[in-house]
Amino acid sequence: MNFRAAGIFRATAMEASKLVLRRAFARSASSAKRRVVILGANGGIGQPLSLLMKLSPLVSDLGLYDIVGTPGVAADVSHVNSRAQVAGFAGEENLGKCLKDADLVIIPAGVPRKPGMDRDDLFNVNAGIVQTLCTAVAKNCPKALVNIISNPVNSTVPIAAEVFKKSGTYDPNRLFGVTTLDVVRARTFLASAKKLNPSEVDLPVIGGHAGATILPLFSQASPKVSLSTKELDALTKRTQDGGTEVVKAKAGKGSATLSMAYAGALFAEACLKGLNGVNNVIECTYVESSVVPGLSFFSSKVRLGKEGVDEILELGSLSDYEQKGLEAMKDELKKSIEKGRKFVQSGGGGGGGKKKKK
Ligand SMILES: NC(=O)c1ccc[n+]([C@@H]2O[C@H](COP(=O)([O-])OP(=O)(O)OC[C@H]3O[C@@H](n4cnc5c(N)ncnc54)[C@H](O)[C@@H]3O)[C@@H](O)[C@H]2O)c1
Ligand SMILES: O=C(O)C[C@H](O)C(=O)O
Repeated sequence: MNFRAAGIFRATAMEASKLVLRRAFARSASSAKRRVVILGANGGIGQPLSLLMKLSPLVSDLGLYDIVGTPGVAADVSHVNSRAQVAGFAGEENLGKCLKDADLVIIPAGVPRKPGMDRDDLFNVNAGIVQTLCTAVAKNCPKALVNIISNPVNSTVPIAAEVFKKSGTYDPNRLFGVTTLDVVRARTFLASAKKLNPSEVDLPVIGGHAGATILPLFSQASPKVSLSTKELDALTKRTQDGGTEVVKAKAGKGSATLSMAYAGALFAEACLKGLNGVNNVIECTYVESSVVPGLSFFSSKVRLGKEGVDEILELGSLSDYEQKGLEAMKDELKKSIEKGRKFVQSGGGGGGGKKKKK
């Protein structure tokens, strides 16, 4: 073998061994034992989300809880021939059992909007539900990562934080508001406007998860796009009103469930990859944050790791349009955070939610 051939052989052997190592790591990361629990598993989001988590190779145990109907959902989903073992738990007396040993708890429990309502109109019912469920999380699986889907997310995440503080278990790195649907929508709408492949488009969406607090950063989109002010305005508004678009189309039968289950599964898998030690897992999510002074919770790009939040990334440069959007959301977001905090600090509601017949 001449020197050149020997060099190529060495380089090829090194690449091959790196590939073997990467594959072995990916195998061990996906074969790690991970228990995922869904609270509200019988709902419009809960059912398809249960199916998607059952299909995930990252999940070894799936616990499904709701106040009613979960044995049926669990029996149904359990017949899918994938790795996760499924068990259903119904009724408050079984909540603790369901949560035991959870690595990740996903909470889509609570009432959805009807046409004409804001997300904040759900506060009175959902605040108590989230408080009750997080109290049980603190007691039964205080180290689990918690993904909050229940609206109004801008307030329910601060509610969860206060509940965990009260019980002495709060770790800001383990609590997340799920804002992935805003990112999913912004990608889809931009791809459709610019005739791009939706699965190849990415951009951050920052702020919170309600109206003007949802701020897509089209200036940071990949691939780079050039948008007229009219296009930018239309895309921003459509992303901010995406939830309302679905609520109107469903005409009284609830809000986004299927796209939300997809977005919830994407975010849950990102959390599991982080826990499993996969490098550079980055998602936008609403967490305790100091990236924007005065807003103690904020959604922006976060690197996920073995303990939850590994690093909250800088916002990067914003266009003048986006800077104005950021200023415009501040008052509303601040009030929603305070409302959530005060709910728990002043004694909360303690509501468990009404039983729903299915
Ligand atoms: N974060 C987001 O992007 C996003 C997107 C869509 C919907 N949502 C919110 O998700 C929530 C659920 O929406 P949905 O369409 O699935 O509603 P749904 O009414 O279809 O389902 C909610 C489920 O929660 C259950 N539930 C009520 N109280 C409970 C309790 N104490 N413990 C356990 N389960 C309980 C109900 O029995 C029901 O099965 C709503 O608040 C909605 O606004 C958030
Ligand atoms: O709009 C809603 O009420 C549900 C959810 O927050 C959404 O964005 O679809």
